[in-house]
Amino acid sequence: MKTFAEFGLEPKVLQAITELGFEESTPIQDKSIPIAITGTDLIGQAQTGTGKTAAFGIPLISKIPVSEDRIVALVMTPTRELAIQVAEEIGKLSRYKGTRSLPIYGGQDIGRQIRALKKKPQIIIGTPGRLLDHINRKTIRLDDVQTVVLDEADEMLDMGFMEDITSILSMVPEERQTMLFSATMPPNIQKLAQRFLKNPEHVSVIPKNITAPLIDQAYIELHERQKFEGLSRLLDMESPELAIVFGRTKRRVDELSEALQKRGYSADGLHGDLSQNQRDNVMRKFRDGSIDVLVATDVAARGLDVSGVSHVINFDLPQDPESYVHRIGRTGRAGKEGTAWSFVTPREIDHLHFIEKVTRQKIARKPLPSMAEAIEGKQRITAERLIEIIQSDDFQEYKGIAIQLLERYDSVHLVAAAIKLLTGEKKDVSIELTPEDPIRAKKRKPDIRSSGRRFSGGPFGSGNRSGNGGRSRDSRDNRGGYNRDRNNNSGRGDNRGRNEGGRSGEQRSSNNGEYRRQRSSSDDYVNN
Ligand SMILES: Nc1ncnc2c1ncn2[C@@H]1O[C@H](COP(=O)(O)OP(=O)(O)OP(=O)(O)O)[C@@H](O)[C@H]1O
Ligand SMILES: [Mg+2]
Repeated sequence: MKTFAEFGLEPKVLQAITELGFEESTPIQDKSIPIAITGTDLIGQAQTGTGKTAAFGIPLISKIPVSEDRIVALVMTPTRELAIQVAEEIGKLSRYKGTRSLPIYGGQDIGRQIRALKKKPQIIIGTPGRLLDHINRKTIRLDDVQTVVLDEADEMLDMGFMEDITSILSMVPEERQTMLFSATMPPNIQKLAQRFLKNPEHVSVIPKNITAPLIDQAYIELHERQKFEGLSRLLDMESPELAIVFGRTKRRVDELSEALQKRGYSADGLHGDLSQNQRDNVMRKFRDGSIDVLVATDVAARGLDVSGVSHVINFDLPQDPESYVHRIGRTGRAGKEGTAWSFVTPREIDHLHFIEKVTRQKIARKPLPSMAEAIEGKQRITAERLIEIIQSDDFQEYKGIAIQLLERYDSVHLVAAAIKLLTGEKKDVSIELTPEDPIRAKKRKPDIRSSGRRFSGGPFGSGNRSGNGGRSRDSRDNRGGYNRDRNNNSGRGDNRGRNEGGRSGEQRSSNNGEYRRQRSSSDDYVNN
């Protein structure tokens, strides 16, 4: 681990890094930054939440002169949320240097994007579909691009962006630096790298376990119909700072977030059938803590970085081990600890074992929290809140009434009554969720081709995707619906018509390839 000063970065960049609170570089940054600054092509692989964004962001910012008035760097991300997130991090890193960056993604008013492009951003961070749209309209020119970053490359390929990436790269000068970052390195990523990178340096920080070490993992075996009660007990027992609850389908997410709200939790749902505006709102509420439970389909699993996520709960098991890794990787980020729980129905136990096998770790079995544990958890949290107030010393104006009450009642009785009041009785509303089918264990043949590739191929090199006929319909469709921001003249056969309710209507207004003009709450912006 190094301090950032050791990379020889300019003072303005260093100052921004310090203000972000980064003291030492993470291993992937340690290895990538010196190489990336020299302009060499790079393949970077490291676990979730280990700072890959800054690993390419810092060198990008360092290399671009402030006086530059052309688009010289292009970052491609699979989803809109990621484009925004990466743009924000790059924006913060370039706060003092004044490097100008702009996120470009579907679902946002193209006219506004065009206006923002006139402010001459140097770095564009975009999703492939919308980028192509701008390229075709000639509102973005890539003739001067010197550096391309493919972030979350595994996810981009999974979503079928290969064709788009290829056409975008064909418009970027051959003489360029290309960097590819991914948490996993399955064979299709290696192919992509072979095709578009020139003598790349491989930088990988592959730990013994694929999942981040600071995540405590457990599962609870229960029946489908016990899941909701199990979830509310778990939330009460653990009282997460922020929790992400993953559901298998959009319907599940809708029903579950509504049910949680009815029971008095501050929860909201995120999936691909919501409008861009709704999605931005939910994410904002979650980031600022006005909701503390985010219920989501797999769309929220990739790359999203929300600090303070203490718990991930798989209400439904994910279809494949890789989604498991990405989902639980939403906690235990940036050196913090996190807890991941998975609900497993009896018929899914084999599937859980399969996840354990591929991720090479055991997931501990724990019992369903009892009612008593749930109540105790709530009481504990209430007591902690009381103690915090005592320590903050910010209650002077309540002292008068306290003294009056103490003259009339026993102190233990008083405190007990106060705790009862604060803990809040659970609202007794009956909840019906539509059952989901269990996930079946896949009978995947041991992958002979990749058995020797375990390490070079990365944690998922051994057969995770090969021979895998497909993810669960829902997870794929959700992600497709959520993320794609393509125009419609090159739709992908495999997703067509499979999305519940069709391809998510939010992305295109009709059949003319136009995007629905939607105002997004997260403005286009040029960071400067
Ligand atoms: N050197 C550092 N010291 C402390 N925090 C850091 C450092 N580098 C990055 N971070 C913070 O760590 C968090 C995770 O970083 P980032 O989102 O880049 O991870 P990632 O490796 O891209 O994860 P994923 O695979 O999930 O996309 C961010 O909040 C980031 O600001
Ligand atoms: Mg990332």
